[in-house]
Amino acid sequence: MSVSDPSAINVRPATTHDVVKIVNLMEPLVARRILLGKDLVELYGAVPGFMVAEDAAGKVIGYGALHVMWEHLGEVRTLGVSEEYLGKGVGRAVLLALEERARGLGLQQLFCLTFETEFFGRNGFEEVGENTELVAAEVYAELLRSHDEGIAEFLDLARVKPNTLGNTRMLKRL
Ligand SMILES: CC(=O)SCCNC(=O)CCNC(=O)[C@H](O)C(C)(C)COP(=O)(O)OP(=O)(O)OC[C@H]1O[C@@H](n2cnc3c(N)ncnc32)[C@H](O)[C@@H]1OP(=O)(O)O
Repeated sequence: MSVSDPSAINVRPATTHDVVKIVNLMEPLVARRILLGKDLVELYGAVPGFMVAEDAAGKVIGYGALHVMWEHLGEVRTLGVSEEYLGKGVGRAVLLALEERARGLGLQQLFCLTFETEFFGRNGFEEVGENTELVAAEVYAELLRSHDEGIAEFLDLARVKPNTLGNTRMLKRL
């Protein structure tokens, strides 16, 4: 299918009923360690930040989540597209929807940690170097208090290094 006709796909906020569909789509990517596996309880908790793309028949074919980290800072997490729809603009459509939501929430910067540097690069994200200070020292100290694995990855803490090996840290100014 081509989505050169944008009306063919619909991007909408996720509901709890999408979680199992998202898990099924994530499964092969988690097995290949492209996406980080998440417990169901974590995914249900993240539903308010998830957007999904569905095809003309209402089948979920793409998904992605926004996580707010600080006043102006958020992260794109768990972005994926069903294999048969890759390269048809679905990922970009979900990302644009997440960015719109991020702006609406007052965010000015979006972080992501990814192997897909070309995709994110084409969508305005820039690589950030290993030792780049992404937040002020006092914000860093507050973020350190979080139990969230994604925040630990953002802070590049040693305990999560095995999860993030080979991934690139990227940032977009909204
Ligand atoms: C922060 C994180 O979540 S990191 C994890 C990222 N996810 C993964 O690594 C999981 C595996 N990868 C994927 O699921 C996908 O490859 C994604 C999510 C990265 C990208 O999704 P896709 O739907 O394939 O991307 P999308 O089609 O929007 O863009 C790729 C290219 O498709 C092409 N394309 C083809 N048809 C179209 C169309 N009709 N409209 C727009 N682009 C199109 C474009 O050339 C586009 O390249 P461009 O940006 O130079 O224009």
